[in-house]
Amino acid sequence: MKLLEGKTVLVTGGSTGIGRAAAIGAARHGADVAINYASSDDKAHSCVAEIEALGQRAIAVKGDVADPATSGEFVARAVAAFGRVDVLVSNAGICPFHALLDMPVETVDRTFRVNLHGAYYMVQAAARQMVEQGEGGAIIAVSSISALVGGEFQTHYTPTKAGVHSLMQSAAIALGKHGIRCNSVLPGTILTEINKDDLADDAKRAYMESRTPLGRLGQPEDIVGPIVFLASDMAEYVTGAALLVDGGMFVNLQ
Ligand SMILES: NC(=O)C1=CN([C@@H]2O[C@H](COP(=O)(O)OP(=O)(O)OC[C@H]3O[C@@H](n4cnc5c(N)ncnc54)[C@H](O)[C@@H]3O)[C@@H](O)[C@H]2O)C=CC1
Ligand SMILES: C[C@H](O)[C@@H]1OC(=O)[C@H](O)[C@@H]1O
Repeated sequence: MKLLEGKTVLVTGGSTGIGRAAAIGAARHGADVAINYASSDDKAHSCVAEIEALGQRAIAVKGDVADPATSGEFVARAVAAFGRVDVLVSNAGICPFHALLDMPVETVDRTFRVNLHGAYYMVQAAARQMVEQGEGGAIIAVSSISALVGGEFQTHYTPTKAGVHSLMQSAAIALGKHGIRCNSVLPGTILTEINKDDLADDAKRAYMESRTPLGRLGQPEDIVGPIVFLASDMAEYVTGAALLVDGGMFVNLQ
């Protein structure tokens, strides 16, 4: 069953990892897809090609989500290509692991700007378009298990993920009257570019695996079903919710 037939789905940070899997997953469910991407033209174009091979339409729009101008341009390009916006997956993010005591100001600033400010601008731009269309919509933010628990080398990152989750809660209230649902997914540890270096440490990787009751770390595709569900009419009474997708890592105290 295709859950997103006829819908236009926008994904930020859509050329790699979870965003790419979500973009392709949405296309498999019948959506036309616009991806925002930061840098690699090749990866963005290959994502577009993969979606087109599925018989759906796709565009890639380059832009830094931390720049407030990027969000308006992304939405405008999607509307020009597909006529409307039904779903936003706010996914772009960075996690430059670093210790607290000597954390550079620039690293804190950039992480906040990309992960939290970027999500805010994108949510606002997509919501404006959805309100103008007058037919509701769905916004899914990729938050994290890190919204709920800390990380020694993530003191600048975990607050952004808690912030993104909080943004979805407040946006759910602000946008409910327009029929726009806002939810977050909270992935556990998923094997992507963002943690390739961190998990190259065999001991760290084995530890993270040992904390996961389902016995393995996640793949980007593990996040697709939850995102598609929240984007779809199957979740029509779900808003302001947070869905942990972590193989059970969060509840595994002992
Ligand atoms: N991999 C993991 O274990 C987890 C990841 N997440 C979140 O998932 C999201 C996606 O990350 P992954 O797929 O894991 O890693 P990734 O590194 O493959 O994806 C992040 C994407 O965001 C893009 N991006 C970074 N800065 C950007 C900017 N300024 N403007 C536009 N795009 C930008 C990157 O180019 C990349 O495509 C992030 O928000 C991350 O915090 C959440 C929980 C766990
Ligand atoms: C980058 C981390 O490995 C990843 O990101 C998160 O949000 C979680 O903390 C994961 O472990």
